[in-house]
Amino acid sequence: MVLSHNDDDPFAIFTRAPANETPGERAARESAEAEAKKRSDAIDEELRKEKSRLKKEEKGVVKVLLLGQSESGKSTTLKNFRIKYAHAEWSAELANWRSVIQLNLLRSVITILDALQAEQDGDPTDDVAMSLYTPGPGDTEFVIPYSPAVPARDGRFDPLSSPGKSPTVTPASPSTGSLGRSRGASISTSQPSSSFRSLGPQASLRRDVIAAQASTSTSQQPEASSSSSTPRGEGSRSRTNSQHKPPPLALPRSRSSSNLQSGSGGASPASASISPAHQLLKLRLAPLRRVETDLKRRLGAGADEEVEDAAVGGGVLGNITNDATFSAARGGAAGGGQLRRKETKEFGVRRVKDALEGGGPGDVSGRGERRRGSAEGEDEATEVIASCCEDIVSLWRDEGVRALLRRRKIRLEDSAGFFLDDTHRIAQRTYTPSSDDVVRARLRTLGVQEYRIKLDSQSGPNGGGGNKVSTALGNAIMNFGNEWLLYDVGGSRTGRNAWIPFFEGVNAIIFLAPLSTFDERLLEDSRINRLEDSFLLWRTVCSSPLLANASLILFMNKCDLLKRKLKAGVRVARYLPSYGTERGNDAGTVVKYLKDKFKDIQKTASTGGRAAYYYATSVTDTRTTAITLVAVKDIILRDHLKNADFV
Ligand SMILES: Nc1nc2c(ncn2[C@@H]2O[C@H](COP(=O)(O)OP(=O)(O)OP(=O)(O)O)[C@@H](O)[C@H]2O)c(=O)[nH]1
Ligand SMILES: [Mg+2]
Repeated sequence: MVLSHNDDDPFAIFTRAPANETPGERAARESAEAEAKKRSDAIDEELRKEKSRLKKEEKGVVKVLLLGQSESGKSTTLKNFRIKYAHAEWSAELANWRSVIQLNLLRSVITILDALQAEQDGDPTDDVAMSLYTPGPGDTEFVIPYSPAVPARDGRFDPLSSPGKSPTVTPASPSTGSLGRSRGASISTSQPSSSFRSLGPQASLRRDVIAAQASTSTSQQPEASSSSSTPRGEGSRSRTNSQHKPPPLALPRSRSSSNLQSGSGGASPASASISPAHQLLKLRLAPLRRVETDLKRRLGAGADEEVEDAAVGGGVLGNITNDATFSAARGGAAGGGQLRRKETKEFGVRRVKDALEGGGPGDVSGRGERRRGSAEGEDEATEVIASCCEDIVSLWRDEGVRALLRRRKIRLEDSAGFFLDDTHRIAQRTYTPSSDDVVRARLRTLGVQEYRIKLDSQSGPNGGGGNKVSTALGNAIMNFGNEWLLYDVGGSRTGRNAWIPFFEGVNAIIFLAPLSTFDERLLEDSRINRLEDSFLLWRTVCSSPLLANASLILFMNKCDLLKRKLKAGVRVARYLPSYGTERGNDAGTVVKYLKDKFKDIQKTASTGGRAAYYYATSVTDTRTTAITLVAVKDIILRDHLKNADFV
């Protein structure tokens, strides 16, 4: 076939026949053109076939989206999936989590150091504690009654029943009025100094720890400010050759306790509230701030993301929702003087795999390069942490410190990534994380991360499941379900817009709603109660037309923490007026009550009368979660096959 030559086509000049073309030349040209066309058609056909093959392949892949607010347990659920269905790959990766767990440990230590610093500075309140705070019985400052438009008298808890109303927030008492300020006392050692940059992180780390240890061993009465503001001058540098290991610090417990407890809850004079022993500890542990910076760099420089009040960032699900609560809240933010902003930072990564490749033993470059011949897997950060081990233990065990934390309402034990009780094990130079450590580790997700899991042969749909449904389905569906695509999203309000492109074509949603959060506020928007946020998000997910064909599975998560909280005496009715005082304050009753509320929302918001599946979970318990996941896998496969008219 001859290509047509159109004079309007600016490219026609390249294909136009020459003016003085002979018949022979013309025949040759036309033959060449026909050949080119044949080749082009063949390529098109090849591409079409490839596309169709990929489409067919993708058809056999089960796509699951893990949704829920930040710290709801999405990444932890994904870890459980991998433990259960891709165990070989999971085990091979464990060692690479070491830096993350070290970072988790340091985060707790630095929270304590910050609290000590705040005490020393006479800060009456503690912003630092906000993310870690769980109010105890009798605390009133963080109470968020749900919208008063929800009448307690009708016995229904429904934060969605009053469109246009923002959740009502009890203004903080004057004593907690510092939420609008940025994080409390900052200590200059957390910022890289110019000498730090020029010497490189490892040299600087070593110098810091040795200088701090040398100074504590020669001085019993360090200046209160020396840990935070001493410039790194020649004096400290001259001590860097000293390689001695510091003697364990003996804390005068009773004295330090009484000193710390003498603070009366308000501003306290620095000298009265911090004992010299604590000053000493603070100084000796100051190098850990540099280690923290180094570990973050290793896991992915620049991955820190500021979490800000989401009033300017988006509603419960970014821009796709016209959520009235959000609109009203935004209006309130503009006009109301009592709404408070809080900035906080939590380390997170966009690609866990990349981060982990730099996080195992032997990586000294911070770029994922492995150090050869490092049999014990030592590196500088590990070295510093190991040399600070006894001091960390002393700090955590000190009764005065515990009293200080209580007074500042910091509950490290209930916070994500708590490893202080395991310091002796984790601070070892040869530490290798266990599966349980990795499940408990906290690494915030940014954006959407995709995991392709090829089921281990014994756990595919045709084998291993060990229950009747699995076997029956396995026979029926052949290869379907051997490969899973799991999408793990960042749950912070500011990042929820990124979820939407992943809604289409997804087979199932596993929605994580942490029930223990009934008395907590969102970190990124301190006006919003966390449980209320989960309800709003659940409603949005149930009503999304893009998800109309997806199986809905709800994990009512963190039941272990809920139990612990209720046992400690925190009363649900105080935070959920509609719960009423006549109901029992035990986990069974609370879970049933909340489950009914989630069901109500699903029934009214869902399109097409589809069912949803509800599980009470504690996903850090991998054994029971494994059983739940077998059931979940069967549900997803069965629902998918029903939709696809295979059965
Ligand atoms: N005690 C307890 N801790 C849990 C449970 N589920 C998750 N965690 C812990 O809570 C922390 C946060 O869990 P993640 O899985 O990282 O939360 P996420 O939903 O992925 O959070 P983002 O990545 O910020 O969206 C981790 O340290 C988990 O170990 C639970 O059921 N019980
Ligand atoms: Mg996550």
